[in-house]
This record gives sequence, structure tokens and C-alpha cells, in this order.
Amino acid sequence: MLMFPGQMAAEPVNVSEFQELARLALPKMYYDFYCGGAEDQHTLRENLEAFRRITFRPRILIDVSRVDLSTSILGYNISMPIIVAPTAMHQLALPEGPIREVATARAAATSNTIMILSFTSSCTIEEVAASCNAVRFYQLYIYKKRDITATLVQRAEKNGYKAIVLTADTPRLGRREADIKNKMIAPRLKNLEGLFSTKVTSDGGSDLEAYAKETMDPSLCWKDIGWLRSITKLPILIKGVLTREDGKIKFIPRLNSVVLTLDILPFAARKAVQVGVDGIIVSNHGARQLDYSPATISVLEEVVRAVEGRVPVLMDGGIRRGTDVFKALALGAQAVLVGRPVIYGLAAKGERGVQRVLEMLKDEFELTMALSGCPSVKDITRRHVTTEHERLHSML
Ligand SMILES: Cc1cc2nc3c(=O)[nH]c(=O)nc-3n(C[C@H](O)[C@H](O)[C@H](O)COP(=O)(O)O)c2cc1C
Ligand SMILES: CC(C)CC(=O)C(=O)O
Repeated sequence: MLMFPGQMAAEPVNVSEFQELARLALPKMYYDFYCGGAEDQHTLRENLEAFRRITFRPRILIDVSRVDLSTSILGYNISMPIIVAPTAMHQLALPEGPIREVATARAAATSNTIMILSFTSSCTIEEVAASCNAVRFYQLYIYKKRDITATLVQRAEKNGYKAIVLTADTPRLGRREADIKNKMIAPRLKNLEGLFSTKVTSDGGSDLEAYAKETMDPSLCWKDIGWLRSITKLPILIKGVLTREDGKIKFIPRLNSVVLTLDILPFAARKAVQVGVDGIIVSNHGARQLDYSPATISVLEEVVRAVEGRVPVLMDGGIRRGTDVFKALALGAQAVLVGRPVIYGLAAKGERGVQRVLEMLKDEFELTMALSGCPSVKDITRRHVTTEHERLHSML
């Protein structure tokens, strides 16, 4: 956003402008941490670019005097198919005052949508739960010290979180070169106070990476979903399943609904269903883990097909416009998660900023629906978009 000296900053009108405000507001180390991706950041660019290669097939002369964006996820009614992704350490975006993830949760509540609280949050599970009536899911990393993970799951359950989102794409942290150069600090995790010290120091690079190496369990495998199910009644969402080899896992009967945040691959999608999860989130962790993973929107349909409607599929990665939300729904997602845009809102304007970002995406999505001839989310179909693959195929 270009500004002349003395000129008042105009209110941002889109998510990119919020990003610029966040860049101006944050110390470089934190801004780099939030906006960066892994290694060459190819996937980071692709997450955005792949949306631009999808075009619309809008319909006309359909009554769109009322447009209904509401939907439901795992039985929870929400005002729009846009929910808050789990992102770490909101304290870095909003250092003043005790609020942090509480501000994000309150904004989600005002927007009548779901917030997924990160395992690496600055506020505690209890603080966020007490702050508002947003429907909350709890994102989980499985630590080498299983009892710590189990304690947090129990606290989430006790405090009214409605599902566990197991992030499974992080046996080790992706190589984020800006964090290495900046010597990114390790999180101080209030949730772990009295349980475990997260104070680690790297030998000259990213403390965050050293923290992940020290804590995350790289031996995590499919059978551990059985363990997780044995310690909670909550639905479980998993993030980050990858190979056909996962087929060795035995079927675990579904005891209750389970949601899964899945990173990318269709075999993984089948596996996720096989072990009895109730939903999948297609995600490449905002391009922060394995660089040269495909853009999530480009593999969404493949995953949706593999799942064959047995569980809902959600997606995240690169959602910056209401048109992106529409494209994801047309390709089979039941809802999308937004990560960085929420942080940009928080860094720029606190709770009100997050609220504005969610509102902007909602308004843009509503307009996209109207201009495409879709009065409700159920009216959005595969035939409302053309993918690059289809365009290339039609030229043969
Ligand atoms: C700064 C940052 C921190 C994140 N922290 C977490 C986390 O703690 N747990 C997790 O499962 N995913 C985490 N993610 C990934 C997000 O949940 C989500 O997959 C991603 O941000 C979506 O892409 P987007 O940022 O383009 O919307 C993080 C992403 C960012 C950008
Ligand atoms: C502390 C990190 C493990 C949080 C995270 O998932 C991320 O930065 O992408």
C-alpha cells in the first residue's frame, strides 16, 4: 500500500492490504515467521497461483436477491464455510495485553464461525474457552512425552472444545530459512507451564526448529490414532498423511465422530477414512513443511474423489479472496480454513482486525455466489469452475 508522508492510512479493503499493514506493524523476525514458507517457497507461491489458474463458469438469470452462506461442520451450524486455522503464538502478533488467541476466538464468535486453537498457542486452553462462545476445535501435536499430549487433550475436552485436529505433517519442522537467519525464538507455551519446559536453544539457527526437534514425536504412526481415540471421546481431525504403505493399518471401529486434517495425498485420504475419521482437511501446512508439495487446491478434487463422500473434506492454503473460497467449494471442500489472513488482521488491528478479515472474505464470497448464480452453498457445483487441467485437456 503506497502512502505519501502525512497521508492517513485508508482502511484496508482486502486481505493483501491487511498483510501490508501487518508487515508495517511487526518486527521483521515475526513477520517473516508468519508469512514465510519452507526452503525455496515454491509451494508458498503455488498455493496462491493455483487459485488464479481456476476460472468461473457463472450462470445468469437466477434469483440471487437472497444469498445464504450458512453451512454446518460436524453438526455445528456456522454462518459461512470459512473457519479459523490453527496458527502458533498469537502473542507475537499482538504483544500488548493478555488477549492474543482470545482476540481471535472472540472475532470467530462474532463471525459465528469455528476457531481451531493451536497447540502452540500463547493463551491457555482455559483462557480461550472462558473468553467467548465460539465453537472451538483443539489442534494437537503429539509429543515424545505422550502424557503431556494426553493432559492437553483432556483439558481441551473438559473445556468444551468440540474436536481434536491432529496435525500429522510435522514429524520434524520444515526448513524455514528466514527463521534460521533471524534466529527465530522458541515458543513459551503457557499451556505447558508446570508440565514441561519448552526452553530450548539452537546452535546458532532457529530456536523454533530446535524446539520442534526436541518435542515432536517423529515415530508417530497410524496406530497412534487408535491411542488418541482411546484417550478422548472427541472427534479427531488429522493433518499430514502421505503414502499407500499406510494400507497396513487395521480398521479401527468408529466409536464417535472423528475429523482429520489431512495433508494432501489421496492414498492418505483413503487411509484416513479406513481408520475411522470423520473428516479430512487437505492442507500443506501453509507451505511451511515440504517445499514442492502441490498447491492444496490442485489436489483437493483428487482427495475428495478418494474419500467418496464418506467424510467431509475441508481444505486450507492460500485462501485470500472470497473467489478462492468458492473455488474450493466447487472442487468439493465443505469449508476452508484461513491461516495467515487471520494473523495479518490480528497484527494490524487486534480483534477488530480479525473480525474485518473474516467479514471481508465472507462478503467477497457472498458476492461471488451472487455473480455465479448460486443462492446457497448447496448450489455451488463442480460445473461452476474450470481448472487448468480441463482447459489444457480441451485443447487436445
Ligand atoms: C504462522 C503460522 C503458524 C502456524 N501454526 C500452526 C500450528 O501451530 N499448528 C498447525 O497445525 N498448523 C499451523 N499452521 C498451518 C495452518 O494451520 C494452515 O494450515 C495454513 O496457515 C493455511 O495456509 P494459509 O496461511 O495460506 O491460509 C501455521 C501456519 C502459519 C502461517
Ligand atoms: C511452533 C510450530 C511447530 C508451529 C507451526 O506449526 C508452524 O509454525 O507452522
